[in-house]
Amino acid sequence: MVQSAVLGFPRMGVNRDLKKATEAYWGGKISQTELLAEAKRLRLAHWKIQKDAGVDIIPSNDFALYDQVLSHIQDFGAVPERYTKDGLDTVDQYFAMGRGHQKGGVDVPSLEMVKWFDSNYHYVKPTLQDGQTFKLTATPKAVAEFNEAKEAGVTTRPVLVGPVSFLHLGKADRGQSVDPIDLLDSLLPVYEQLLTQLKEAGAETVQIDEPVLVFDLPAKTKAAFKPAYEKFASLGDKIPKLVFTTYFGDIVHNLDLLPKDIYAIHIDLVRNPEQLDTVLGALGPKTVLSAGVVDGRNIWKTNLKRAIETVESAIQKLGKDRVIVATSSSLLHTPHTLASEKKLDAEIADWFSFASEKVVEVAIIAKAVTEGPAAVREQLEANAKSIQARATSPRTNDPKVKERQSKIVPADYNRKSEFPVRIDAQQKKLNLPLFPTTTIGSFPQTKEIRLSRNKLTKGEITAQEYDSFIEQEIRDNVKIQEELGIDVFVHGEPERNDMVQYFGERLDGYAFTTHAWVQSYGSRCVRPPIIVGDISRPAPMTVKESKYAVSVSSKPMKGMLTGPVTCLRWSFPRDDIHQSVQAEQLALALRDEVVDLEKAGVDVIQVDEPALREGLPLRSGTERDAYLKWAVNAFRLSTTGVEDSTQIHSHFCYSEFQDFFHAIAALDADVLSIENSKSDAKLLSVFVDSAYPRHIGPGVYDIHSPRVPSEQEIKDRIEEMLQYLKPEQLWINPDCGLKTRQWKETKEALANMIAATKYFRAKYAK
Ligand SMILES: CN1c2c(nc(N)[nH]c2=O)NC[C@@H]1CNc1ccc(C(=O)N[C@@H](CCC(=O)N[C@@H](CCC(=O)N[C@@H](CCC(=O)O)C(=O)O)C(=O)O)C(=O)O)cc1
Ligand SMILES: N[C@@H](CCS)C(=O)O
Ligand SMILES: [Zn+2]
Repeated sequence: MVQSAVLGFPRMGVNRDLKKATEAYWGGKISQTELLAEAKRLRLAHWKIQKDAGVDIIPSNDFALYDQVLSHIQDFGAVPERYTKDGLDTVDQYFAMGRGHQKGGVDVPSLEMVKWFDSNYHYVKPTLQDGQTFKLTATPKAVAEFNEAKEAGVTTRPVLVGPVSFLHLGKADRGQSVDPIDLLDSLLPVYEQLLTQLKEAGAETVQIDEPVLVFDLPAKTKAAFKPAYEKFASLGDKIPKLVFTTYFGDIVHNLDLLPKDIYAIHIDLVRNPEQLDTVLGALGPKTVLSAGVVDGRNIWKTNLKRAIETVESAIQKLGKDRVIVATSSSLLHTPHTLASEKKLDAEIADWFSFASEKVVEVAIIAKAVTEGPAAVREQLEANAKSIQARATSPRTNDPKVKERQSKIVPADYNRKSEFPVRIDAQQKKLNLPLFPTTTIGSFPQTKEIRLSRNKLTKGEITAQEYDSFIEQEIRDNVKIQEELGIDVFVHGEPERNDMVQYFGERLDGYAFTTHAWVQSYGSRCVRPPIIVGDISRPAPMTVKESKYAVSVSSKPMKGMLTGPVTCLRWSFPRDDIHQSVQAEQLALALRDEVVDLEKAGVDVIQVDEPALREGLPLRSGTERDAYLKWAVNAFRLSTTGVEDSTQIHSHFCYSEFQDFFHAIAALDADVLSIENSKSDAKLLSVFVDSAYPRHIGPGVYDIHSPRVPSEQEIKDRIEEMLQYLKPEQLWINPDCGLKTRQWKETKEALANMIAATKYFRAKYAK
């Protein structure tokens, strides 16, 4: 019998229930007991969905109140001392690491959060000390959740992040020099204990995630697999059978690192179907293959016929008992259920499958290959019909868009002049002081703003009423910036529900949803719009608000757009045409918007590309070069239609920019703002080494946490930056937009930022 397996289920709940509960807990509106009860309710509900769908292998410990890696940090006793010293209880300590804590005399910033592989999900980085020791908590979450499911009548397969991935994805704490992978020997006993406890609790198998295997790994990390998995093999029946799980890439380049005596290997056959034969050839004589054929990263209905063919080819080689049908990765990256989408056009909705539908697909495929296609004939016929309908639908094709793409010429990728000429023209117009201050675009998205937008959607207020509300917000934002003394203003993006969804809703070729939320980090969710066809701009998207902001502002006003690559990556992209084609279509639409903003008197335009880095193929090599070429071209195509005197900014919010620095430089943006406050300032040396000529604003404070940075902290940060950057290139700004913050802390933080800037202005004026 071929079993079906799910690698992880989204945890937010059908109505973002977990988000609401955690935020209510943080706001003091519900107790910890109530929060934990809600979390349990969600876990039980999600196991039931999978059980009812007929899934054989259902995951546990895929749940987390904030982030699954953070849960491991806590359970392994790898909590830095700054979070333990104040005696916070376990739950508050956990949240303190995730989002910082500034209450009751405790003041501690969060741990660093970075992108999970090439997804839009963020994980908390294990942050390790020299001489780090590990100690398994008395009540490991994996064991507790296994028992909880068992009590509910579901025997699950617990999910653990494997030891090599846990360490490889970690880093040394600030001021520490440990190479995390050197800690393997200290960490393995914790895994041994945990796996033993899981076995004692009744777990037959454990999904042990080692996704770092898809990277090009340093020799030391590679060398860690053997001792780790030999150790586990030596434990024999004392621990559950292990499913060594990889996803988001192929593992062909690391086949020699696969554990020899492992029970099963999981591979992602959606992302890299071509790896199947090679991996089959490399499996041990008894090893089971878990074939990831249902996409955990996108929302398209699975082509069941094709998936069945793939699984059949594995069965031919291994036999039915050595193949598992699975999702390609955790379904964390997909929305909860299509059933909530009441407003989607029926033709298009028939093309989609969200998490609750994907678990059914996995079960159908397993049944088809176990019992034969006749057992699921009806489902296969319906599936074939909708796959065919999408493939032939005129709604995916716009000849006018294709014609415009065919007319792009090389000059369309270049500004009129080089940077030195441009910056002179810009400075004449903008007249900015040394160390210009700005913010990244969004100001707090208050409850009032969200409610007002909600009323507009429900028809409880008119579009005109909504527009006047937004204008009032913009006027308030301008006033606040005037009072603070900021140099380049923003309108604050109050009209935007999200920096990608907002554009998706205004572009042809997109479908958008009402409930299809996906966790981005912690309690924060996004509703990625879906690219269903060729993209074009039927009308200006941001000009009205920016033009209004210019009209009420005493200082230069930055127009704010989301770049083509970020629009693409944070949407659910099409899987029927190459992403470069979709990016180019987005770029042409944005180019028109940039030119329209310029015509409307907006002299500074920021085109955000925070997703440029996460789109980088996970392995170096030709694929990366090809990606960077089309991604950089898309940005340039969207920004180069303006005059020299219009200043183009771009923004990146993550810190690991060194490995694609040349691409950032190739964007030819006049000013870059980059998230940097939680990283070592010496990373900025890449700007020095390459004699980067243009302007840069490395973030001076973290925006993910409500914590207010002191003036002194910001001064220290600027001082560090000035060791690497020339005063005349340095801009002062936060790490990223302020939409998730409250006004009180925003004003205090920005006031400290301005005070720190004034200090340096005075210092350098001498
Ligand atoms: C910069 N980041 C972004 C990423 N991806 C994006 N697509 N967008 C991003 O901005 N990836 C990397 C980072 C991740 N960071 C964030 C930061 C903040 C959020 C966030 O705040 N998400 C919001 C949802 C935003 C949204 O769509 N809001 C809508 C709907 C608001 C809503 O919930 N309305 C209520 C009714 C009103 C109420 O009671 O409050 C409802 O519908 O029930 C809007 O403003 O209209 C979040 O709340 O999680 C995400 C990623
Ligand atoms: N302009 C956006 C960028 C976020 S990455 C904002 O400020 O929220
Ligand atoms: Zn950002």
